[in-house]
Amino acid sequence: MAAILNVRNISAGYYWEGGFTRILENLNFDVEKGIILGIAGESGSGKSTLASVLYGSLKYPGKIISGSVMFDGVDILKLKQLELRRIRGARYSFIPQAAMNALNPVKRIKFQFYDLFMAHNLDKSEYDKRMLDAIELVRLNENVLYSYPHELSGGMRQRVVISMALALSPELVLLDEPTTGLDVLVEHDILSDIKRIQRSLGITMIFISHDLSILFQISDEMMMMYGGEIVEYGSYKDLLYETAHPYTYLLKNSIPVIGKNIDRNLLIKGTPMNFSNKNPGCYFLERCIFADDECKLKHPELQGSNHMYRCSRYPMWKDM
Ligand SMILES: Nc1ncnc2c1ncn2[C@@H]1O[C@H](COP(=O)(O)OP(=O)(O)OP(=O)(O)O)[C@@H](O)[C@H]1O
Repeated sequence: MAAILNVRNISAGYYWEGGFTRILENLNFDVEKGIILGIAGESGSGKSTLASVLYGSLKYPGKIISGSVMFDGVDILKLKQLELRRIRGARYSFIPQAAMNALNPVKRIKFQFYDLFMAHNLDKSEYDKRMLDAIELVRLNENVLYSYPHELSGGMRQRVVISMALALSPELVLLDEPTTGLDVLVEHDILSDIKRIQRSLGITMIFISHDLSILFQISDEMMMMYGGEIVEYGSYKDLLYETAHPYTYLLKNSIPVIGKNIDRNLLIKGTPMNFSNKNPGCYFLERCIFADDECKLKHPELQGSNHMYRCSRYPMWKDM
C-alpha cells in the first residue's frame, strides 16, 4: 500500500542555557494510507516533540537538525508558511495535547467553525453544511454550535475539536493524547467514534498516547518510543503477541486486567532517560531486567523489516 507520510532521518532537540539537547534521534518510518498508526512511550520520551516535527510546527527553543517529512511527496519542513497553511487543517489536521482547552472562550462554537472556513477560503454557501456534517460525525447535537466552550463538558469540547479537525475532509489527522483527562467511559466512547470515523472515511491517523492499552484497541500499526528513538515498530498484533523489545513487554505487563494480578517483578523501575546524559549502550539498559554486558557497550541498531526492534538480546530474553 502507498504511504501518505515518509519520515526520514529526523533528528531534533531543544536549545537551553547550557547548549543544545538532542531529543529525537534519526527517526525513519512510513505511514501507510488508510491506517491508524499508534505512537506510544512514557511521558518525556519525545512524543509531543515528534508530533510538532510531523506537523512542521516545532518552534524555538526546538530545532530540527536533519531530515524530511514528506506528506504526499512534498517535504513539509521545506514549505513556506503560506503553503503550509494551505495544507494544514484542509489536507492534514493536528489535534495537539489539551486542544479542548484551547477553544476560544468568548466565541460560540459556530463562529469558531466559521473562522476555520474563512482561513481556508471556503465558499460561504458551504459553511453550514460542512459544519453540520462535522458535528454529526462526532454525534453532537446542533445545539452545541450556539454554545460557548465553558457551557460544554470536557468530552463535548473534545468532540468539537475533533469535528473541527475533520470539517475540511483531511487525508491525514495527527492526534496527540486526544482522550487524556477525560473519564474512562467518555474516553471509551470517543475512541470508538474515532475508529468508526477513520474506517468510514478512510482517513489516515497518527494517534499518540502514553497509554498502551488504548493503542492496542485502536491501532493498525504501532511504534514504541524510548529516549527519543524508535525501539519497536510493527502491526499491533506483532507488538501484542510477538513482543520483541523489553520496554514494550514490561509496559504491556503493567496494563491492569480484571481478575489478574500485576506481576510486580515486571514493573518498570527507575526514571525516564536523561537526554543530556545518554549512555553509549542501550538507552533502556538501566531499567531493563534482561540486559547483559553487551547492552552496556554497544548501542543497538533497529533490526527487522516489517516488525522492527532495537534490542540485541532478542529473542534470547524471551527464555529468561
Ligand atoms: N520547549 C522545550 N524546551 C526544552 N525542552 C523541552 C521542551 N519541550 C520538551 N522538552 C524536553 O524534551 C523531552 C521530550 O519531551 P516531549 O514533551 O516531547 O515528550 P512526551 O513523550 O510528549 O511527554 P509528555 O507526554 O509528558 O508530553 C523532555 O525531556 C522534555 O523536557
